[in-house]
Amino acid sequence: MNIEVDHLEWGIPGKTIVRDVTLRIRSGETVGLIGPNGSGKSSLLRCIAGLRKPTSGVIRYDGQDIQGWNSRQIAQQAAFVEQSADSDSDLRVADVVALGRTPFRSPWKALDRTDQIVIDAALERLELTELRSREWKTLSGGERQRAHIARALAQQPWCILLDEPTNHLDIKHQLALMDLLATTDQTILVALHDLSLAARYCDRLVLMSGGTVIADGTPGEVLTAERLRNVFDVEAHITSDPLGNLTISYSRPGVTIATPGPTG
Ligand SMILES: Nc1ncnc2c1ncn2[C@@H]1O[C@H](COP(=O)(O)OP(=O)(O)OP(=O)(O)O)[C@@H](O)[C@H]1O
Repeated sequence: MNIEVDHLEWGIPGKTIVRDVTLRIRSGETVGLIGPNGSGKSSLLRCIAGLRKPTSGVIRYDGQDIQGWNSRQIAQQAAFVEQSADSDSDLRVADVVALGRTPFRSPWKALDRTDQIVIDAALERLELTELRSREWKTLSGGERQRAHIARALAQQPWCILLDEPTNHLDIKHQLALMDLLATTDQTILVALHDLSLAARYCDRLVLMSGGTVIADGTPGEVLTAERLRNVFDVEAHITSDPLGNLTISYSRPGVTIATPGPTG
């Protein structure tokens, strides 16, 4: 699914929070949304997910303006994994993942065979099969995060929007999730703070600052030391390994990173 955002603005009375954002995401692309705290990433994602009504501008899914669409229509196209979404604490893990099937079912109908297959596959994909009967309230932060991602997969959307989906995950699960996002045919827009992870797995990076997009391109084009200094106020040292993966180390301005000296 293609996503087009044209001159989008959103805010609260007296304050524009998302300003003049224009963005194109092609079907199947994995796009990383990066930027400092408060730069507007979550607000933009919430607008694209239909949870915020733009003050002005247009959002199109495959060329269709989503203004006026209800949540069911949107959920049949796009899933949103929020930064700190919670779920009803009486539910079990499989029940939470089953919520992903809601846009396709009548409210009074039980889950059918197809629903069960899709739910089982999503649990398996996120390594949650053994936890399927566990009560939600007993899960760790990372297990909850994986269950919310499994719910999004069970929704079988054309596009997945994710807000900091790795922030509770250990390294192995971070890499597994980013592999999944990078290899799926679905269109992915993912907000990330880990710039090395974003550079390694995303086709494109969109950098936000002050509510607007200030750079949009390949990781190598967007992540320059000068830009990271200007936007994040850090000194960045960017290297490229033989496979072309960027690795970034940082220091605060004026603080030198101690490097190991000769031993012996
Ligand atoms: N409903 C709201 N009322 C008031 N201010 C808001 C509201 N929603 C967002 N903001 C403010 O808008 C700015 C952008 O917030 P947003 O959550 O989009 O940033 P972000 O880039 O996702 O940040 P982070 O990296 O910290 O998650 C912040 O200063 C935030 O405090």
